[in-house]
Amino acid sequence: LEILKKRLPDAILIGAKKSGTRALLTFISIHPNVSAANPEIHFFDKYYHLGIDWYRSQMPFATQNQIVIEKTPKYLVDPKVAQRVYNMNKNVKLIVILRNPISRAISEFVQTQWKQKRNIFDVEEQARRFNRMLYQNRRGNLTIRKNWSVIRNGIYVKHVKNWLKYFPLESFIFINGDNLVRNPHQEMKKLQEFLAIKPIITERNFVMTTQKRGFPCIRLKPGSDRIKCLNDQKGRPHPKINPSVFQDLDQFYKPFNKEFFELIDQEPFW
Ligand SMILES: Nc1ncnc2c1ncn2[C@@H]1O[C@H](COP(=O)(O)OS(=O)(=O)O)[C@@H](OP(=O)(O)O)[C@H]1O
Repeated sequence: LEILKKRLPDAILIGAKKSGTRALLTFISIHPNVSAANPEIHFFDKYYHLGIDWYRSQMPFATQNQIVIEKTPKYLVDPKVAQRVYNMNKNVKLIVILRNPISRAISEFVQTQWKQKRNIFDVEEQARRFNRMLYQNRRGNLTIRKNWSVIRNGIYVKHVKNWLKYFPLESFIFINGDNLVRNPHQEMKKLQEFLAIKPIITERNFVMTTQKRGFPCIRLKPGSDRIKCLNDQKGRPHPKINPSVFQDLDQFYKPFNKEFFELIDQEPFW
């Protein structure tokens, strides 16, 4: 007989927002040794005052053989969170998934437009609106508005540095969100290794369906017809940013990206 209990998480998927956090959680959830909370809990950023027993009550039931995971992408960028997580459990495993910060920024921008119910299907109007929000006038020069959260959230080095004040590099895994779309099994192999669970999610679990605009879906078991895809809120159409704006963003992020990969001591993913 297996006893099911609610326990505090063994691993937390802390972000980055719009980098494929939902896809990663959905994929790892099919593993029998994982029990994942489905909604975003927002304990360390928003509901901390409700206390640790509340947090535990939000966790899914799990057996002793399961790793408990929750995901809240806000955790990566909220400066209060790292210390709070450390106070809960300094040995917790931290999962970070990152996507090229330029496509991440556009993805977050598109999400803000959907939330405001703007005319989301006019991608040209969206591109113009993105440009208007992106720049600021500094003494006659147009510069990138780096305090815009859409831009700031992608300065990964800044956020990860704050986490590294509390946790050693070995506490983290950095998953490549762009590659999770192209070669999901490669990223799942890394994640299963990091969580020290059997690598049972493999290439045979993934299906590329035409309905899902090239995004992979997962088979609950290899060979099974039962398939899980993300809903239509994921994989939204993006506005086409003009090349000069793209170049400005590329220049802007370049030094931060470089510093980030040096910090985590890995080859650049993008
Ligand atoms: N398999 C699969 N199916 C659908 N979508 C996928 C998948 N893998 C990665 N992605 C990308 O995930 C992007 C959304 O990221 P998040 O889930 O982290 O967003 S959120 O922060 O939780 O709102 C989402 O961004 P948009 O394309 O801008 O919608 C997708 O590009």
